[in-house]
Amino acid sequence: MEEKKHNRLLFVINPIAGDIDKEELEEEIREECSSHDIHCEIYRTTGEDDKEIIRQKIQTKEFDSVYAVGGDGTVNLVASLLIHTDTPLGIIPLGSGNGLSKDLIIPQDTEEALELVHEHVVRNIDTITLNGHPSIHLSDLGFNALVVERFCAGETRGPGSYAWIAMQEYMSYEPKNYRIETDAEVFEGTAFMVTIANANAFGSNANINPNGILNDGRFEICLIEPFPKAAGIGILYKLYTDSIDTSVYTRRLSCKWAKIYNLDGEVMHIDGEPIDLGTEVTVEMHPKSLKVILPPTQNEKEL
Ligand SMILES: Nc1ncnc2c1ncn2[C@@H]1O[C@H](COP(=O)(O)OP(=O)(O)OP(=O)(O)O)[C@@H](O)[C@H]1O
Repeated sequence: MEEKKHNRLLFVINPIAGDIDKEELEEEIREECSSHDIHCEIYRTTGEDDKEIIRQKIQTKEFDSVYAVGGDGTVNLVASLLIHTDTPLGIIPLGSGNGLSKDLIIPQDTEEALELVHEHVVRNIDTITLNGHPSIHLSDLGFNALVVERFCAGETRGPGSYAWIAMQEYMSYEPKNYRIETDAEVFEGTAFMVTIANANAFGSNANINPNGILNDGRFEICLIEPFPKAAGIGILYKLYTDSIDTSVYTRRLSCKWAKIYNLDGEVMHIDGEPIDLGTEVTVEMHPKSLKVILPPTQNEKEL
């Protein structure tokens, strides 16, 4: 059990994440904190210069913990400022998918997640960087990255629009060419998608890396290799039943370091945010580099 009480909290709220109105929650946070003598500051993201503004807040005021209120993009934004510091990251999941919070078994109910302010444990998890950009959850190149790109460019958020875009793109998507060098092996060939996994499942609950452990000092590169379109349903079933590693169309490279040659210049994303990293992507592991706030029941469990 974490003994130190957190009395000075920063909440970074993304007002558009998950297409959910957060004004009531803001009120709740203020009331909850003031009734327990906790100083809290709320910063609402604007989508512009947020990182610099939050960085300055973190540097000038000594917060005991910083809560990301939104989806995986908001979590990534806040986490990237807390890596290699003593300040833990809290998550109030309010995005479209909330993948990392689900992998960490953080309550998906907002009020329950807010209870972590009072009672929690702090654990260290690994993070990885892609050409220096932190990834805490899942990043990928290929089909899913294309869907993420279209989703982010669209007007509507939420899981429904993600599924709709995926269905539209699926039939015409052609696998792309990659060369992947890791500390243990080399892969060269085509893939439907290449996921660089620090964690396990996408926010949609599709589990691309069922055996991944968030604090083992390793990450996985999960490949879905080319498959006949008719096999798509079977792959989807395996993704949603934690059994994707049993598919003949998948391959998993477990590593501490990797270089990915994105030979066709395919699109990619980091934790759900599209990014262009060029044709060579170096992936590095930073073991136990981020402190996270978890429910007290998570004290003994394997992450
Ligand atoms: N006020 C704002 N207006 C418009 N965009 C914003 C604003 N604040 C943050 N953003 C953008 O929101 C994105 C991050 O959203 P986030 O990932 O947290 O939610 P989500 O996409 O709904 O959920 P998930 O990632 O779980 O699917 C970033 O691209 C960021 O630039």
